[in-house]
Amino acid sequence: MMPYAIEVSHIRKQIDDFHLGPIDLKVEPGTITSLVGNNGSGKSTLLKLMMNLVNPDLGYVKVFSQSIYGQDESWKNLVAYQPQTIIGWNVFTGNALKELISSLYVNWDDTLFDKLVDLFNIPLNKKFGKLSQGVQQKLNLALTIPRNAPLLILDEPTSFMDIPSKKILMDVLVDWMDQGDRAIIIASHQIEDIRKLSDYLFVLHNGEMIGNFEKEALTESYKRYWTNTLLPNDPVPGEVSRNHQQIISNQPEMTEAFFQEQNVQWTNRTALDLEEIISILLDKPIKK
Ligand SMILES: Nc1ncnc2c1ncn2[C@@H]1O[C@H](COP(=O)(O)OP(=O)(O)OP(=O)(O)O)[C@@H](O)[C@H]1O
Repeated sequence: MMPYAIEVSHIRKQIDDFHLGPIDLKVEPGTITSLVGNNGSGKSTLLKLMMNLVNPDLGYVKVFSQSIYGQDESWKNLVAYQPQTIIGWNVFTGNALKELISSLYVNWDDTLFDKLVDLFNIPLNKKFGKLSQGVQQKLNLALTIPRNAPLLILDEPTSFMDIPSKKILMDVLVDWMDQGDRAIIIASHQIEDIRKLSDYLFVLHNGEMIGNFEKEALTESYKRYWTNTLLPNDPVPGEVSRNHQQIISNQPEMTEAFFQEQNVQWTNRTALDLEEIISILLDKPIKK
């Protein structure tokens, strides 16, 4: 069996009054996982724990089966991590940053770097600190993706980027995935990124792991029903929420069996949009 790209096991971390975990996550090569959660839910902290930039109180992380805490730091060649903010780059031009970073990574792909600079139209002669936030993100991506590590970890990479650039990045990432047994973990609030890219949604709510959901299965499991019979007062099996004669269920088979048994007539059944499902998960966390 191929090793997991990353394995997060029983990780816990307390930072002041914020508690993260326990977190368990296994990411297989060939998959894209979106890290989704409310503001302050611990996404960035979890990514830093994955990069050994924050020490866990409990639990461990392995990258391609290798512990990230030992003397041997060769796992660092297997991960390309893009933090949300970078300190210390402002005074350097894109050209200088490229010289610096490309020399640090054995698998650096110059052709891919040039392609990204071209696609995103990045001026390399300006100082990083003088670039707009969106262009900073583009340069940051151009300095991260060409490291060609089999695990790519991106912390909100597109929050300031314009719509066409986000689309370009999606194509670039899909292309990049096709070139080997690679995995991506991407923290994002961008519903389009999440919808189009992810195979899995890892959902965090206030430091608590809600679950790691397969996107297709998650989308299929939520249904909204319109009934023309009054609903019983007690919760219906699978019920997530209700509003007059409308009910949302995350176990449609159970709900429909119950409706049949109780002679509740439903007139319409629709799927929920992923955005709506995420809102439900983050509004009323249900333990899986
Ligand atoms: N270095 C730190 N010192 C103190 N508190 C911290 C530190 N790093 C993170 N926290 C706290 O940990 C919690 C989680 O923050 P984190 O940045 O991981 O959340 P997030 O899910 O990435 O949020 P957002 O969606 O807003 O980017 C917050 O309550 C934050 O205040």
